[in-house]
Amino acid sequence: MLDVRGLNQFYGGSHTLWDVDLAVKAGSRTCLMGRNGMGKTTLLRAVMGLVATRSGEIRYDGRDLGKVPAEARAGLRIGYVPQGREIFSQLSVEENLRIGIYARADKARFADVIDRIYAIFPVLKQMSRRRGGDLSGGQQQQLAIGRALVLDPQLLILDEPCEGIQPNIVHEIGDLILRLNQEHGLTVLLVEQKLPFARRVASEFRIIDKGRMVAGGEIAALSDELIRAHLTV
Ligand SMILES: Nc1ncnc2c1ncn2[C@@H]1O[C@H](COP(=O)(O)OP(=O)(O)OP(=O)(O)O)[C@@H](O)[C@H]1O
Repeated sequence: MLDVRGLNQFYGGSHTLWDVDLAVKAGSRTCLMGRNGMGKTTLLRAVMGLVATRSGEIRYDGRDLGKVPAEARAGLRIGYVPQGREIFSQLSVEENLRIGIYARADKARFADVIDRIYAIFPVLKQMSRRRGGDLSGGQQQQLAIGRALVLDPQLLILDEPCEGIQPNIVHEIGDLILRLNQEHGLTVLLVEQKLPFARRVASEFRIIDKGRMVAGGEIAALSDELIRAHLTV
């Protein structure tokens, strides 16, 4: 579904991603892992077209994303939940959900989408008129995921969805990701540092170390040796 090949990325003179390959299979839940500052967020942002890359290719459903004009990206059906969630704290929950639809020429197609999102996240319906900034961390994460679902994605990309969230809510976020994958058919690519969460939620793992992809496979193959070599601080 997503196929990254030979990606090189620089921030100014600093070479951040080195010949990175990443294949995400349709239907999988792929967890990108690695210590802080290794390039995980940069790789996700490169897939989303939010940082420039020097060389390499990013293909999605056979299309070269480097050739998709910015205005056509919203139609690609890739949902993105950035690190830190980036919800609009002064807007209501419902306005946060609707904001991705307002500017679209084909908004009639999305008439019932907010109701579908409320069916997945009943708490957002209860709080639809509250300001985004008044929600708890876990509710804000649900809102950020809900907002990413508005454009009916086939691939959902999440950057550290459990960061800053209470442990009992982390479990709920895990359940939600599993449900979106198994019941709604979404392919999931996530960055996650917490091992128990990754083991419970992911079907596949990839490890990035100093900007290079160094390991990957089915989640059951994530060994103590790999964890010691590339993940423990
Ligand atoms: N906008 C930027 N300009 C310059 N350097 C950056 C920028 N964003 C990230 N970097 C640097 O690029 C490297 C990779 O950062 P990135 O955020 O992709 O890592 P990460 O693996 O996601 O880390 P974390 O787990 O801390 O979020 C780091 O050294 C970081 O300091």
